[in-house]
Amino acid sequence: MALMRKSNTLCSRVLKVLQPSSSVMSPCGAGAAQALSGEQQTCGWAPARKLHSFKRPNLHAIRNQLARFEGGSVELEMNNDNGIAILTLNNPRRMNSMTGKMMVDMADKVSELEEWHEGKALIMRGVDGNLCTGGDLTFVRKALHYGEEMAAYQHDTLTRLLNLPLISVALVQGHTLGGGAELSTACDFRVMSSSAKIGFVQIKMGLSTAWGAATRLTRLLGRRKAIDLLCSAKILLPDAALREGLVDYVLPKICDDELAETTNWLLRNLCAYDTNITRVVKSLVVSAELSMDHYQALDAERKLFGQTWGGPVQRKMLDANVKHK
Ligand SMILES: CC[C@@H](C(=O)O)C(=O)SCCNC(=O)CCNC(=O)[C@H](O)C(C)(C)COP(=O)(O)OP(=O)(O)OC[C@H]1O[C@@H](n2cnc3c(N)ncnc32)[C@H](O)[C@@H]1OP(=O)(O)O
Repeated sequence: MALMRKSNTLCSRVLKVLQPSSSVMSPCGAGAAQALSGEQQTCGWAPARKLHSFKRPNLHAIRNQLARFEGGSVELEMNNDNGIAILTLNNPRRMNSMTGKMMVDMADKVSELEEWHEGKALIMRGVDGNLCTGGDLTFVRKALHYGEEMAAYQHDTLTRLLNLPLISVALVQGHTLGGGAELSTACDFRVMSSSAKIGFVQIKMGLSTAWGAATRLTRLLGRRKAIDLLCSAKILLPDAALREGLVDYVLPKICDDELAETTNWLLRNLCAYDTNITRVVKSLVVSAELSMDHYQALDAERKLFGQTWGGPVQRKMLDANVKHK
């Protein structure tokens, strides 16, 4: 019974992807609004799914504290024509390192993306040729008493980002260091500029990862490579990053517009088909990854499949007699 209840909850969360009024499937995602109620709740909070008794942090209170550390912004453009959104970190004087205010901005933009039903994909990038050099050290110095709270806030935002029904890509440009490298792991894919450098340098700063990258990197690359990258603090050039499997595509050396090239890469490779079905497939992968139980994931997969089977897109393709040459 308990298993069935759990399974139904997961399915209903995933199924919401297809419903225009949905705030989507992320357990945290339901979250931003709930979280802002400021109530202490028992955790349905994704990063701590195993810790059922974990108390949900009071994200509303943390948000108010973080907002006081000003500087920079995070901006969002959503293009309904091609279905691609651009999330831009903007703190160029400090190489797009993140202040508390930028963390709050980013959480708000992720909430907007959770409500965007026309979207297929998302590109995260920074202005002026760097993705991000981690925490803004001016902010870090003033917030040394506030590490766990900041981490909880970022975990919530970045988990919601990772779980969006959009295919997400980090555009790794210039210096992508510390927390910047962490942000890139909150996307499904990483596209790297031929002149960029990426490194998890936290250990050199006397820190472990603040924004959830140890968890995500281990899932992405496995235990051995995650330990290597996190404990060596090595800074990787594109060839090595590609070889390690950390990045998926290195942009050509001669490239006038790296954002446009990344957009084309996405459109060519991952966004060629129907928007709703692309969102469903992304959500299935999220549900499979989040699921504690193989049968729950299959249950969700079967129910969602049932909504695409016999639907207008399939019928159109059958009528068109498509040949996959
Ligand atoms: C809290 C999150 C935590 C985590 O994930 O766990 C971290 O992110 S820890 C890592 C924090 N980041 C750093 O330690 C980066 C420190 N900066 C550098 O190593 C260098 O600045 C650089 C990124 C290698 C660039 O070097 P260079 O090309 O020589 O340029 P400058 O050093 O002159 O930088 C230009 C300008 O930008 C400022 N800057 C860059 N990064 C940060 C930052 N993270 N916080 C604040 N300011 C930053 C730098 O200070 C320069 O400003 P001015 O001195 O005013 O010119």
